[in-house]
This record gives sequence, structure tokens and C-alpha cells, in this order.
Amino acid sequence: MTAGTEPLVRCQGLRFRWPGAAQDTLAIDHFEVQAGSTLFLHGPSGCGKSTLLSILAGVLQPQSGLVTMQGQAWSALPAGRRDQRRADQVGYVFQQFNLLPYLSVLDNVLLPCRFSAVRRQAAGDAPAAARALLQRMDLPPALWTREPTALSVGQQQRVAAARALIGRPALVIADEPTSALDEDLRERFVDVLLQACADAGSAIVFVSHDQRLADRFGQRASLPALNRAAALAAATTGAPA
Ligand SMILES: Nc1ncnc2c1ncn2[C@@H]1O[C@H](COP(=O)(O)OP(=O)(O)OP(=O)(O)O)[C@@H](O)[C@H]1O
Repeated sequence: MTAGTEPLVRCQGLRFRWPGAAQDTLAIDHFEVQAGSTLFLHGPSGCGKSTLLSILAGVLQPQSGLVTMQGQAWSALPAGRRDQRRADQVGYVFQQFNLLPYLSVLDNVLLPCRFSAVRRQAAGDAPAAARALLQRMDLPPALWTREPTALSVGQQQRVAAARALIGRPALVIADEPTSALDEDLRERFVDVLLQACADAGSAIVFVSHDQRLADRFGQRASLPALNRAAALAAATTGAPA
């Protein structure tokens, strides 16, 4: 495979089992995320979506298989370099946002630039980039110096999105970021997020139960359709999959 055709993320022969679990959570033969693409990943609660996201981002290491990011296998890197590479390349929007309560909104958005010289450099003037992202996310300047706990859930979520996007990471991972929002805010948030990813050249893998959002994405994937873990477990035990 030449460098030009290497996907941003590639999983091959992936098997993952949580410690102490009786069976694999994930068994995925092949899965790719192309640079700059938009992927909507869905599946029922507990099917392994968050687990897969953690594997794509190199947070969890599978028991077998290869997971590469820009051609580099996560498993070939020592833990410290994995963490640095993640800080450089991946922006994460969590379901619960994970904003630091003792930092201002602006400083939360700037955090990735503190941990990554790559993100800092890509951001240019980092405070100006943070302000531009907050503005884009419709966060009024009066809120920028507040602590996140003073913001509504929808506002906190937009801060988390700005933090994920600063410094144009190659991959944005959004794990059910809209679950706390009402329908109108969801659609508006997804549109702004997708446009910001497109402008930054970031690929996005977006997990949601809300199938109404799926049409906005270039690709859609059902995790149960990709994941052979249940079928393999059933074949072993003789139970129906
Ligand atoms: N830290 C953990 N330790 C052990 N098992 C875990 C852990 N996190 C998740 N699991 C198990 O892995 C399976 C998949 O969980 P995961 O959170 O990836 O599913 P999900 O599809 O993201 O669910 P949801 O849509 O409810 O967030 C579940 O059976 C869950 O109990």
C-alpha cells in the first residue's frame, strides 16, 4: 500500500476482550476511517461503540489485530508516545464533556495546545484560534472567562467541541455528544461540528443512537454489522447469535 492510499485509521483482525469478561466485546475483520471523512457509527447500548472508539484512539490495546493511525501501529509505540500521538492527532468529545471545572471556558479550549506542540503550531495564535472556535460554536464572549459549571449543558457541549477541534487534529471522535440536547440543538450542533471539521480537514467518527442525524454524514456504519463477536461466541457455545 502506498502512503497516498493509507487510510487515516485502519483496523485489521481486531479482537478485544475486557479483563475478566467471558467473551470478546469486539471481533472486527476490517475497518477503516479515511482522512477528512465523516462517519456515523451506530448500534444498541452496550454493543461496544465506546470500546471501539477507545481502540481507534489508542487508549485501549486489543488482544490481537493491528490498529494503525496514519500508518503507525498504536501497539508499536510505548505508552508515553501513544499518549503524545493521541494529544497531537485526536480530538475527543465525550458524552459527559469532561471539561475541567477549575479552568475557564477559554483555558479548557486551549488545553490541547498545552499538551501538544503539534496542535499549538497548527492553531497558530492559539488564544485567537480558541476565541474563533468559541464564536463559531455560538458561545458569547461573556462566557469565555466563566468556569464550565456556570454554563448550560448545551453550552458545555459546544466548549467540548471547540476543545476537540483546536489545532486541527487529524481525527475528531465524538461519543454520543448530543444525548443531553433537545432535537433542535442536536441538529444545529451536528451541522456546526461537521462544518468545523470540514474546514479543519479533520475526519470525524460520530457515535449516536439518534438515526435522524445519520443523513448528515458521508458514511454510516452499524457496529453490530461489523462486529462478529456475538456470532463467534454463539458458535463456540452453540447458542443463537
Ligand atoms: N471499563 C470496562 N470494564 C469492563 N467492561 C466494560 C468496560 N467498559 C465497557 N465494558 C463492557 O463492554 C461492553 C461494551 O461497552 P461500550 O461502553 O463499549 O458499549 P456502547 O455501545 O458504547 O454502549 P452505550 O451506547 O450504552 O454507551 C459492555 O458489555 C460493557 O459492559
